[in-house]
Amino acid sequence: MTDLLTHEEYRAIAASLDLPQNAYIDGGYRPAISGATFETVNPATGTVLGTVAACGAADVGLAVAKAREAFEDGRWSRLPPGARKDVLVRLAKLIERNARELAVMESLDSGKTIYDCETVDVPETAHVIQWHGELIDKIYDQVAPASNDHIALVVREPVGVVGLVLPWNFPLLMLAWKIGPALAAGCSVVVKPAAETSLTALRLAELASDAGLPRGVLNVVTGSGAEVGEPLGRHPDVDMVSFTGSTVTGRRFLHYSADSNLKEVVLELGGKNPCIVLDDAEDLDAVAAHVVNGAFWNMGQNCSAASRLIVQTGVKDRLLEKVAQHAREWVVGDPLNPEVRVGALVSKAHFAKVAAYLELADTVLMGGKVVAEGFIEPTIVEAAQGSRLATEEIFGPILTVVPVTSFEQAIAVANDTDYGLAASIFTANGKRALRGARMLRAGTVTVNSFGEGDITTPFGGYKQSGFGGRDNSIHAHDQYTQLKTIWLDLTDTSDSAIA
Ligand SMILES: NC(=O)C1=CN([C@@H]2O[C@H](COP(=O)(O)OP(=O)(O)OC[C@H]3O[C@@H](n4cnc5c(N)ncnc54)[C@H](O)[C@@H]3O)[C@@H](O)[C@H]2O)C=CC1
Ligand code: BAL
Repeated sequence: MTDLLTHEEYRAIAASLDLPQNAYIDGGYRPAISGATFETVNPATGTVLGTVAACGAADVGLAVAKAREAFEDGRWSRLPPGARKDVLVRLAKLIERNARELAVMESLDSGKTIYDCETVDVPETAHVIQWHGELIDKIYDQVAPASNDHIALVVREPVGVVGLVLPWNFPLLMLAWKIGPALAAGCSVVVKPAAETSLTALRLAELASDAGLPRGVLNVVTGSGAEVGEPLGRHPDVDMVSFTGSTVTGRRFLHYSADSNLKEVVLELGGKNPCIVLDDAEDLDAVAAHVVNGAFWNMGQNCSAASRLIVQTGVKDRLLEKVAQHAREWVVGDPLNPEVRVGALVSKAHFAKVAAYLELADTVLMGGKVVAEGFIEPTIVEAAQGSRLATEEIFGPILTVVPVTSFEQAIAVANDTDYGLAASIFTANGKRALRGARMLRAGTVTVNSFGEGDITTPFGGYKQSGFGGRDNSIHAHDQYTQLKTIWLDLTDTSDSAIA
């Protein structure tokens, strides 16, 4: 594990960082064509960290044109897979070498804890890019079972120019989830980071050039959803968009596609993920640790957060006592303090949205208070199924408890949502665990643990949590490639063959 520094040492690094300011297009930093900028704020202190290029449709157009040029001349798309692998593996090494700088930058820009940035976000970013790089020279095309007179090849080709629209909750890691397979496949990409958290994507693009990625292959266009996200979604020369964020905005990309060039769209959206604990669950202390991690990790700003605890009444009181015990250990405070587990919510606006949910709670079992502007303590509330607290994605450190009396009721309550991203079930009964896992309508179900799987397992949602594909695993490559059939007719029509 990474050796963490002291709070003071992290503050010193933060003060000395050189923060990127400009978009990254065609292998170099450049200001917005209009010259406009916006301020990026440290949500933990409210202070302005710096300014960033406020790009618009013209910048999107330029980035797409450069990405297209790179794609068509084959400087990346037609390199042998092994050559693409070498560059991606070098990029992963450069991320590791610059891990501390990236971790501090990520923490400052997003309010995420330095602990998480150092131990999860940055190392996982490197790992994901390396994994996809190493995968790409090990995937074979297929030969279809055609007749002896024909050879039918089924080959995968990169989809082309890809738009990647990112959220602010895991700025680097979601970038890696998307550029890892997209670049490995040979696509050229235009990344649109969330306006709240642009800095690390820019720095990573620079590292990619240092690793040998040809210019134009990875472009980062900074700015708002309306000024950058929409033009990218509507661009007629973008072949595909992969988006992670809210269901409301994800839905817009389907309209953009329908109104423009029918580009493919993959959406990884929100969740109101159930965590079921049955009366026979063993080792309640371990269960409680999973519940707390699932609900409060990254301040609950996680699409797969276990935000609904559906607990059988026989175990409810004992479990909640242990959950509260564990939650109290999660120190709230300055994200740059390595002891802190609960940092700042990403922005003033998001903080206000989450704080408003506290007002809806009639039964607060733990916490329930704003600690300071931007900071909310881990909170546990009880609410009836169907209430706003039990159905809406809060995206903050608020765990909603819904008591149930049976396994069947637990599954019914868990599935009573428009979302279907992740779910977990805790029980010592193996048959029930498997039956529950089959019955839960979610893209990932964990048994006796909370998690998202890992890089080897597909991640994405059922119902309104996802559309069109999966991130992670070899299946992520399906998003960024398309199948081509090459049919070779070898019928011998020479005179001797006919005779
Ligand atoms: N599934 C997930 O991982 C995430 C879910 N959310 C949910 O969404 C809620 C709202 O957060 P937002 O930051 O507003 O999410 P959002 O879905 O609006 O933002 C995600 C990305 O889409 C872009 N975008 C926004 N409006 C756009 C538009 N009209 N056209 C094209 N692109 C656009 C944003 O700039 C950002 O890059 C959160 O409270 C949370 O519930 C937010 C972030 C991540
Ligand atoms: N937890 C990774 C995906 C997301 O929250 O957006």
